[in-house]
Amino acid sequence: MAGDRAKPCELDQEKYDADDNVKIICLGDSAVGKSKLMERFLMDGFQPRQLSTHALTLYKHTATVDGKTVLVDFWDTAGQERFQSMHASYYHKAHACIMVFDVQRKITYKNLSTWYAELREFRPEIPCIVVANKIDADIKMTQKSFSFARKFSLPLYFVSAADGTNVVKLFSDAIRLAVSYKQNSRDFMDEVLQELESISLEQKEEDMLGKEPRGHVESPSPS
Ligand SMILES: Nc1nc2c(ncn2[C@@H]2O[C@H](COP(=O)(O)OP(=O)(O)OP(=O)(O)O)[C@@H](O)[C@H]2O)c(=O)[nH]1
Ligand SMILES: [Mg+2]
Repeated sequence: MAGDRAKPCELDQEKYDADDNVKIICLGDSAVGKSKLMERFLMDGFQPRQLSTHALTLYKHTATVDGKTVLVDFWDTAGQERFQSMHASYYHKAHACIMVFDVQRKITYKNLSTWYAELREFRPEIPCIVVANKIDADIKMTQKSFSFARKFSLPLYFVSAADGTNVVKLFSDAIRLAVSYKQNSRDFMDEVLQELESISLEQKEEDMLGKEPRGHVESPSPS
């Protein structure tokens, strides 16, 4: 159910290898509105209370992309963890990233480069969307050119979790990007991991096959 705290069994990331499962992570400083954006998209609501995310929260969503059902896990954690550096498993197997800043706080825009560097360390090629949130508080900000997105050729969305502007578009596009990344993955690490998995599978098969005939040969023939 949406908003459920992550239970250990749900953190089994093997499921993201299945075709119909995608993982989308959310990055950005504390209080930029990551959790509020999720709330707006998944529940079409907004509670203006100040509640920082402490641990990991998984939001589950079912989407339809090109007629196919896709199970989406949105991963949300506290932005203040930046100072301790995010745990590697947060990035593990992620298929897309939503990276948020607050148009009212310049520092959150400046910090995007730190977030982006960390993201690329773990996931060099997943699609990443830059999100300018809270435009309801200062609509003039939509006229500003934010060079960070241009510099890295990333899409930039102006949104508001408070009034819902562009929120559905943002999440629908993120899901599409995640699915298409997964289908056409050119991520070097993914390729290496897949190759290693198939080698170890082949090895297991060979071992199994190798054992069977030996058993037959060694069994005493009835005389
Ligand atoms: N005006 C306005 N306020 C917003 C908007 N989105 C979020 N806020 C406010 O910003 C504050 C922080 O929002 P959160 O969603 O908790 O921020 P967060 O990024 O999840 O923060 P951490 O969990 O600490 O990392 C809350 O008080 C929200 O009410 C928005 O679009 N417009
Ligand atoms: Mg939060």
